[in-house]
Amino acid sequence: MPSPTTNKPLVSIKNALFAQSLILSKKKTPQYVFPKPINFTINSSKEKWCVWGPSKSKFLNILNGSNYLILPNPKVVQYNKPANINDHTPNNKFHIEYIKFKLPPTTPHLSARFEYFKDEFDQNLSTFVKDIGDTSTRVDYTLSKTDRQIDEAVYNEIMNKLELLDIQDRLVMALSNGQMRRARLARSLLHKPDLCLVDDLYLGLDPHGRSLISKVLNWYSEQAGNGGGCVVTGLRIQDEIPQWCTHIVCCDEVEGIVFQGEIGRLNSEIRDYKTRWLNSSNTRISGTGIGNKTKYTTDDLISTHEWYHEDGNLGKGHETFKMLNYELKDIDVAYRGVPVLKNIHWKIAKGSKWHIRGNNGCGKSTLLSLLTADHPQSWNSKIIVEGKPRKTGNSNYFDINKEISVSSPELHAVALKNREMSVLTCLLSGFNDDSSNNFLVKRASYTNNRMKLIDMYVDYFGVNVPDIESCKFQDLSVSDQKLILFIRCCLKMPKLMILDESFSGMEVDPMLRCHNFLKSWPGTVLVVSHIEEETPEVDHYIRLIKPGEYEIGDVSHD
Ligand SMILES: Nc1ncnc2c1ncn2[C@@H]1O[C@H](COP(=O)(O)OP(=O)(O)OP(=O)(O)O)[C@@H](O)[C@H]1O
Repeated sequence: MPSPTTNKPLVSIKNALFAQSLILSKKKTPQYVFPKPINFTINSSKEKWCVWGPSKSKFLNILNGSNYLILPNPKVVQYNKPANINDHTPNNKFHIEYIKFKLPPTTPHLSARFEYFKDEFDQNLSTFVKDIGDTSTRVDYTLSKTDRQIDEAVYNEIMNKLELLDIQDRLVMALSNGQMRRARLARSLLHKPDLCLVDDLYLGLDPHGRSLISKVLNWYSEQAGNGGGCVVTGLRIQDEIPQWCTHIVCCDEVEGIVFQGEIGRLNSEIRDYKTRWLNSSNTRISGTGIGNKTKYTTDDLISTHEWYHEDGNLGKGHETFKMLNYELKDIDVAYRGVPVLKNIHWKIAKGSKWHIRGNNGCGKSTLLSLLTADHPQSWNSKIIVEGKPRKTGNSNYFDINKEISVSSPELHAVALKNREMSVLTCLLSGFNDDSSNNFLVKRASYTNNRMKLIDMYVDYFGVNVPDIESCKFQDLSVSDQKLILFIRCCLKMPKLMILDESFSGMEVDPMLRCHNFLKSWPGTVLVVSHIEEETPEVDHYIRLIKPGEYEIGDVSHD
């Protein structure tokens, strides 16, 4: 029997204004999310929407029905459960899954990832995706927290499509970033949402991972009415819009909804908007070269680095001395007998800049964790630091990390766990001698020299925060958080800077400012990124292909 709701639109927003809170602005109006009332309709589950433009995440929040107050009244927004050919229960609730890919979900101590013994109730991938309870490495039962029935056939199909079936017994904490992203999508789809909202579809994924996720979302929306549902993806202007998207809504701060409708009819609007956006970014970046009026030069910021010289920074020139910062000699790493890295021999010259390449799960984080001593095999005489083999007894975790700073998705998640942390505290913690993972700041950290250096960096990078002492790190936009973490990396003038996905999720302007600054940075820089535009200029690359197979080469700047 057809459901009475069959002909109603799936989502309908009629002339609605959304407010972030009831606190009134100076003009005695609420703080609206978008300046004008919104009209928006998803007519059927078969429509595949792309939410595009600078305010895409705000619009997805609106669709998710969370956080915002709706004016004139909540009824102007409606969700109608579509008829499902296999489901005749009339009162089934409309179910939304909202997947944000910006950060890893768990925030264990970074080194915990690479250790063999995990927390007692760490989950394996299968339990995580089924979302039914906790498992333990020490007992063979599952601590169930729901009576939800799992459709094993659908589970297998989704896991297979996302290439996760072979690793379903692996602990969630041991998953690489790319594997974790696919796992989170699998978990959400297994809840069979009527509306599946996915923000930042491609962040941190290699081309194969992007294609897997894109295909599975298309598959899910094709099943609408038969176990699947409507898919809405949030994409940045520079991202490629999947071929299967049928509709687009473009949102920005000024207009709210700039245009919306069937993609095929909006090609010229899309092109024009993209061109305008690119031109405005380029105009801001050109001129001073860093797109920001600042009293300071790059040299002012880097002159206290140990490898900085008045007659030109060490950067490339320094490599001619062939002095090695690190050498990894025939490194092997295996997890429970399964090799990840094999026979890696890698020489990293002082001041050299590298792109660490390779597909999700090939061992990039594992390789870097050997340098930062987050891996149990880090005390290994095959790791040679400035000519001296690293051994237990002659180096400790703190000494090793004195020279290193890191910005990574895991570290970003740790920062956000410190909910009350101010921007200033976050920056000051960059001076800590031990691991970048430590965000605690001692009173002794507040020295005049450090505060002065922070002021210089904040000014140089045009950090747009009125008061870094009172503003909380977590209240910044993701792009600003990334910028603060980047600056935090520079402050202790490390010999080695590890930038793991540091620019994904950053707006173009600050990203180019960082890239430009790195050209002069005298220290060694290792960059992990899957997207060319997010990769700063480097001289060399190492590409991990599979255990025992890797490539080292120079990057041409033509
Ligand atoms: N403690 C562990 N136990 C078992 N397997 C592990 C452990 N840590 C990592 N792995 C596995 O080792 C492989 C390499 O992981 P790693 O995080 O180094 O990859 P990656 O190249 O950094 O991936 P991504 O680009 O997705 O971040 C993955 O298959 C991962 O699941």
